Amino acid sequence: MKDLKLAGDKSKKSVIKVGDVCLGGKEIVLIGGPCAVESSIQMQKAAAAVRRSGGKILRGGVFKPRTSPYSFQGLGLEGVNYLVQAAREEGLLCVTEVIDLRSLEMVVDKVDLLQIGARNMQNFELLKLAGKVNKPIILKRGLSATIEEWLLAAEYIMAAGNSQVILCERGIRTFEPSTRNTLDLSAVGVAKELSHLPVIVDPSHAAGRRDLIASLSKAAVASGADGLLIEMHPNPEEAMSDGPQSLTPEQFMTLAQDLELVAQSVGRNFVSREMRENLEALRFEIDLIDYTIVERLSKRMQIVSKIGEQKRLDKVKDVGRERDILQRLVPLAEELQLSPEFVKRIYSYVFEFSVQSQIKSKLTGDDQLESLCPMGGK
Ligand SMILES: C=C(O[C@@H]1C=C(C(=O)O)C=C[C@H]1O)C(=O)O
Repeated sequence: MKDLKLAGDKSKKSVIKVGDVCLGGKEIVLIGGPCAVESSIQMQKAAAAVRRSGGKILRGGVFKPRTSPYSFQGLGLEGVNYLVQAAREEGLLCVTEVIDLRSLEMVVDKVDLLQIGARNMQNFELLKLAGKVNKPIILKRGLSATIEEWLLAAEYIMAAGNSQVILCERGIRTFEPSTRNTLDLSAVGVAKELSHLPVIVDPSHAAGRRDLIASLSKAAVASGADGLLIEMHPNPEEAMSDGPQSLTPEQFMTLAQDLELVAQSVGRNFVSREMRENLEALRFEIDLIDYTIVERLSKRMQIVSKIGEQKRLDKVKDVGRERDILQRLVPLAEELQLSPEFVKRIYSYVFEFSVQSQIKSKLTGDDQLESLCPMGGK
């Protein structure tokens, strides 16, 4: 795409640093909070749940571009103050949506990131204004925007001077009525292929229903998203907007714990803080490591068996090769502060088992194996 001069620069990968949070790095960044800021106490409760879940950024809308003119339009400046205060008290960053010059000017020096919503993705004057500020911009994909149009919207912001753009997939309009929008997870990979910008996912606006948020969030992380923007309300039943798609704080925290596991399984980091401290969390980590150990051992045994096919029965055991392997692994163990004795013992068993299995596959029937191999090999 020739017009993606800045957003499509393949020579880089943008990691956007805000405070001590990096978007686009190894860590999955969790952003949570209500659709609309309603009160100080509501924001305090939301911020506490975000922090306890390992989230880094508190969200909350104060200028709401609502579908109906009669819906709640947001608290404006009063709401920004609730948002900022709650975030600061919990050590979080905060983000809010801007809709025009006036709203941008009102919040730009107060919040840490700005959001441009789906309905304004092609509000080119607003994009140019966002290009003039020194704050990261979360740019949501428009309801019916192609990925190219979305990236060109990012290009507008960048061409105007602000390179700190974070793309946010939030579902697109399709013929399917069972969800509010259709979450386009392939957009994560495509946007990452075409640009160097971080890509996050908002499953809440995509689904429009609370029951799908957890699975979509996990899928988003698995598909390569750099972060999640999730709606959470201390009391969704009484939310002034988007209640049906908002998680409760408890649901949000449970999801965060699951995300830790998904993130690790795709080579990313996410630390749900409460989890880190308890026994269950540590056991989760061990479970993951064990899974990898067994998976790699299985792969190793497949190779051992291929090697076995190339050998004569009386030449299966190769003491020299076993010694070479240990000569590499013992210093590695020392370097990693792992007992060399532990490694030697494990490998003596690995070698023994490998040799046995090679012999076993060369023979027909276990009786012959028993006579050649004292350990049995069953
Ligand atoms: C796989 C082989 O066969 C045996 C098993 C080994 C292993 O498990 O690494 C090493 C040497 C042999 O005793 C081999 O020769 O490489």
